[in-house]
Amino acid sequence: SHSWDYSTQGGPDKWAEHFPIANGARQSPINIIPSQAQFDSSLKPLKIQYDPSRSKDILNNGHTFQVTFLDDNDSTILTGGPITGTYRLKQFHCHWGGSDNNGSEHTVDGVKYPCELHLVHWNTKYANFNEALNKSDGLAVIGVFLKIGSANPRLQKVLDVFGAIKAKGQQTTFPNFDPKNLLPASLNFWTYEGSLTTPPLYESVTWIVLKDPISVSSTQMQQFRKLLFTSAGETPLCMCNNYRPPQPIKGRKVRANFK
Ligand SMILES: NS(=O)(=O)c1c(F)cccc1F
Ligand SMILES: [Zn+2]
Repeated sequence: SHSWDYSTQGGPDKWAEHFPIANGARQSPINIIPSQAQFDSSLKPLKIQYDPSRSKDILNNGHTFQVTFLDDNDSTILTGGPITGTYRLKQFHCHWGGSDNNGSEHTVDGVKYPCELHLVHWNTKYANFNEALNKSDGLAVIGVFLKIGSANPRLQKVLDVFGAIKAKGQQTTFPNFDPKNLLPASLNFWTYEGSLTTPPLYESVTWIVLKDPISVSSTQMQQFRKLLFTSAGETPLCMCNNYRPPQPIKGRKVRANFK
């Protein structure tokens, strides 16, 4: 599979060369304009049932860090909201900037947050995550914005192991972590049909972007930026600005489950 990155040479503006769907009709992320979102009373509340014992390990994959979950049963699932059926949590990861002024993938009225958390779930009508990856109803991703404020002690549990996954390809066990603790109090959300925000950019994601952010301190954001895009022994490149900018809405409707 072709190597891609977030640099000028191989970054988002170049992805269409090897992944032509980059210019597709339902690409992500997007700029969310709350005044143009349509309140939909038929949207059900999000039902998030996570079993912390299913968290497995944390990996630096050269693009972000990723916490991966055991997904061989229905103990860690997402139902309700805009989706039908049951989706299992596979992994969560983040995208962030080189400073506190940028970093999120989705924006709200053009506002960029310093970081965005993605909780990636796959539709159990398919055999597994890889089968679901390129199906139009294959994935459901919950997006959570991080806003600069007080330090986030739940997030700190993740940051504390970054020393063990500094370089690309490094991973370590990460047991008993409950990602429910990374969600804001309100589960008010916007939803729209989109795509993976990294190659292969499959148009297989029902996006569920929470309106309320969680907090992160500036010091904690500095810890994200100590991760490396590069493998051990290579010239170190700080892992930051690993976000795709908003893509054309192309007539899509964004719905809200709140007024
Ligand atoms: N960023 S994202 O949440 O769209 C995403 C996925 F859903 C799945 C795999 C990689 C990835 F980056
Ligand atoms: Zn993501």
